[in-house]
Amino acid sequence: CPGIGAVWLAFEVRIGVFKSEYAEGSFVLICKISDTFFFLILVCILLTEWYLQLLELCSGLPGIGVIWLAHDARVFVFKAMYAEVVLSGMKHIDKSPDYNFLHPWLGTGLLTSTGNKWKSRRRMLTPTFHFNILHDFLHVFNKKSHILVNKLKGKAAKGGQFNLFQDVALCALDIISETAMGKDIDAQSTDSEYVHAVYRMSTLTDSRMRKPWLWPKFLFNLLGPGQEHDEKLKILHDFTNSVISDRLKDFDSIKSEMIRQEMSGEGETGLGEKKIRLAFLDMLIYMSDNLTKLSIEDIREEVDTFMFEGHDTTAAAMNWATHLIGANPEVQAKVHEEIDAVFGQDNRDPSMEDLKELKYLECCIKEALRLFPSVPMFARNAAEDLQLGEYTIPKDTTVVLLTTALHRDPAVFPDPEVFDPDRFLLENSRNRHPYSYVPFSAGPRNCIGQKFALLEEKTVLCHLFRTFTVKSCQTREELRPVGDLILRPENGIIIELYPRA
Ligand code: HEM
Repeated sequence: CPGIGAVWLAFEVRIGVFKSEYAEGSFVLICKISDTFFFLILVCILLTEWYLQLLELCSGLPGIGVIWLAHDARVFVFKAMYAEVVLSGMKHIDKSPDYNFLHPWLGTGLLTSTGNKWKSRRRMLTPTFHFNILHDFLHVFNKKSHILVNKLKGKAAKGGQFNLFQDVALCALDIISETAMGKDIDAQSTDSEYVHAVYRMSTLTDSRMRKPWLWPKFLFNLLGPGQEHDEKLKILHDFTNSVISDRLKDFDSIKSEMIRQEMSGEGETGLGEKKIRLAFLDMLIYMSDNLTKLSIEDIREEVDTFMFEGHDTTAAAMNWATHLIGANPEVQAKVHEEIDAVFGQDNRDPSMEDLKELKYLECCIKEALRLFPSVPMFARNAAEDLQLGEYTIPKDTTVVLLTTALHRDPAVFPDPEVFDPDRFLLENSRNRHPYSYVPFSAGPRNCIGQKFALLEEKTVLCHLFRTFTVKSCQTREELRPVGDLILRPENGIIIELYPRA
């Protein structure tokens, strides 16, 4: 070995160092091998606080580093110019093998598919996020926000601190269920097997990803929660299958014509009293052309993908934003002022036009996604050797975009830990490198749901801050972000609420 080597003892790695220049620092060793590749060897990757430690380590590195997980390298990238090389263009669009752990649940839907399948699905699904269709979902965002606010009024009346996280998460789950499947699961008011299965499945998948000894299915079954995983999977798939078959029965030429009109921009939009409410599922059925272009299985993997990708992400984002606004009274005062200027004494539901006016709230949402991006990292497979500045990344290496670190580059975001929504005012963001801020990823494989997500967040937060003054009861240190599939606060978001006059 060239003065350094690694031995695995069960799941723990021992790094042996026998060259004096490598023996700097007790935790991390940084060395250059063959002058082409920069190695960061993280000794304690499997510690529970690995995410926070990773961030700390990154702060001393030049925007790139490597971690070994068993015999697999993960190259971490967190500099705008490197992110651009990876994300722009069609070369490196395939996901890394880590995403295979999502296949049992999501199949190879839009998030997890590769190559030509991904290209044709993306082309097919892009029109389903047409402005007109999002416009029609606003009534769901408003309806579900009312339920949330009413629940919170009860908590505010009792007084004292409480954890907001789950209340907002259930609201987001209600929203995605009704918009994706056309099914009101009423998660905010009732307990359901499906809702439990959604949460449990995310946890089981995430913990398997980070435990190499559970990667083989037989070991997952033998040593891990493989059996519970399969039980939850059955609940999830049975539920979506039954929703799809009900919806297929209801699909008729009227819906078909409505969809055609909405996608072509001819359809009527707005909160009008429409008799028929469409869901993404209807659009998938329409696209399937009598199940010739998409099978029931194909439709299910896309519905499951929307359910997975479309609720935890927005739930986390709304929670982080609420904490940050509630922890900065001067910011909250501006949010209140803006909402009051738009609505005055009128207690109408926000319309698309109203939401467009809430520009400062939008800056707050964007700034919260900078500090706490819901998807803290995402990974691609290098389709060919990749040149990142002076570093050559070999073909088939997993390249991980570490957004949390990317968004803290002090050269782009001075005083990066400070919550400053003004960073996203047009005049302050106009000349920023386009790949320095990528909470929704970027390039051709970016988040297809980002407009939906921002609209949902704005609507729910508008209802929340219109009704309450929020006092955040945690310091930044107490939040302790945990980087699972989604970035969550370890102990939730603890707040006090005070009704506004
Ligand atoms: C704040 C909320 C959200 C954030 C921060 C977010 C972020 C992201 C990111 C970073 C990716 C790339 C993931 C990767 O490459 O592994 C992604 C992909 C995706 N997102 Fe979102 N997302 C959000 C909300 C949503 C919503 C509401 C939906 C659906 C209604 C959605 C659907 C998807 C899909 C289908 C993909 C895969 C796109 C593709 O590979 O072509 N997301 N999202």
